[in-house]
Amino acid sequence: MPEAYQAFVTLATTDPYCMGSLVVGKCLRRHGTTRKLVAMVSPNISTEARLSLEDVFDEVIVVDMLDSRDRAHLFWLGRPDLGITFTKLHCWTLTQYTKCVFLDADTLVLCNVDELFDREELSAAPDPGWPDCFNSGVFVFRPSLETHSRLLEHAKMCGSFDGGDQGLLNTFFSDWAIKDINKHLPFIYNLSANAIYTYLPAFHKYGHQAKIVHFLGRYKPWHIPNKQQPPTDAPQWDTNRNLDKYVDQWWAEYYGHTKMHADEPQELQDVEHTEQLGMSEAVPCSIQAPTSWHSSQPSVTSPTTPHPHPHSHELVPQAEEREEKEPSELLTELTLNAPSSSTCHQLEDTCLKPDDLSKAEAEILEQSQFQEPPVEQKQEEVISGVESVLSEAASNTEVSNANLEHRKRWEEGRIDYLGKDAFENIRMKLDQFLD
Ligand SMILES: O=c1ccn([C@@H]2O[C@H](COP(=O)(O)OP(=O)(O)O[C@H]3O[C@H](CO)[C@@H](O)[C@H](O)[C@H]3O)[C@@H](O)[C@H]2O)c(=O)[nH]1
Ligand SMILES: [Mn+2]
Repeated sequence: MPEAYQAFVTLATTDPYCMGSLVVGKCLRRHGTTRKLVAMVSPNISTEARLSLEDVFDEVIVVDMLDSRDRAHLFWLGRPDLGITFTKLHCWTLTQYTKCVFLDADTLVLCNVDELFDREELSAAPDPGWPDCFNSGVFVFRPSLETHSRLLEHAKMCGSFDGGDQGLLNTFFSDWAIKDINKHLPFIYNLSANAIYTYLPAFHKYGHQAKIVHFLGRYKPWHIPNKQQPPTDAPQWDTNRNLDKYVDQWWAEYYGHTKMHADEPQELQDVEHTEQLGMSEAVPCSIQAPTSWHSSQPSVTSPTTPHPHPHSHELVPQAEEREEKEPSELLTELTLNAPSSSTCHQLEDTCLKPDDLSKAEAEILEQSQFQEPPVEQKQEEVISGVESVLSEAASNTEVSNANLEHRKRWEEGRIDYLGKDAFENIRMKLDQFLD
């Protein structure tokens, strides 16, 4: 099938996510993809954001926003914001292409990954949290209006077990886990950043083969404008040298200037990019595996809202004080060392409404708005959420201020591992509950 009919596709419904999409496009171009690049955007993104994407992508397509509004399931996921990811389903309408690879806006492509087009629908990598499910941050699919309608119908009838597209897609392509191993993409095509925490030895062994890194979770690279002097009142970013390398590379890509369109001869693009990056050779494919694990003190950062750069279409984070490092410096360092309307459709017929949430759940949701705990903390948070909800049901009283304060501290990462939050105490509470 001619390559002209194949495309990489990404999605952004907000300006910050546009920053991510921009990086996805820039990386793909820099690594010399021969496929088209498509960015799906919602009507609300700023003109500057759209223009910056148009510099890089072959097509910037405005799509309707689709929101599951399934707050109950999203609560369990710990990400009340992700109902909007149903918008992703519109990628099946891109029937001008015969085969596509979808990439979340929070992915970083480390080398040419055009070989993904050898795979069939629906190919994806395992989700690190539940490997019998695929992660929907990177997947191969075939656009089809019929599949699109069936997906929407499925969403309406069955909803999504996580409130986002991933739960929905996993129940739709339900034989993924067992039917065809060729549809299992190797994990290196969707290396979730949190896997660095959960299975570090494997990261040491195989991390250097990574082809696509996925910043899964609430904190994205664009939330980390200045790791060196983070504001003290912001949520925690658990620094990890391994992860930091990818974040630095993300910023280097973001600020890096790339010859944007594929119709230019490839050699020209390589030369220009190499010159701009101040490198004498093309950038190698992968980052070397880090040689040491370093568990550093957590630092704090604040999420930022981008605003347009006065002289270009590039979006620049609000905190201009981000450590100024030349893109060339960063990339060299890293590679050497390592159809539209503004309507928001809601598929709420079959979904739980906000009213279905108990007051305690609603409070927890409220408090967790901009806080992404580490994975293991998230699990405990869910347990604690259950605990709060159950205790409310039992006593029919308000969650106490002390509990709220405790929860707040927990969500901010100020966990009293040696005291109230010691594993023994959590186990005791669970035992009490289960008795
Ligand atoms: O406000 C938003 C939120 C998401 N997105 C897009 O949707 C993608 C998924 O959201 P993301 O924040 O990246 O989710 P993850 O942290 O990666 O969480 C997981 O869960 C999501 C919901 O099921 C899936 O979409 C993801 O692929 C899966 O990795 C993003 O990359 C964007 O492309 C937006 O455009 N605007
Ligand atoms: Mn993602």
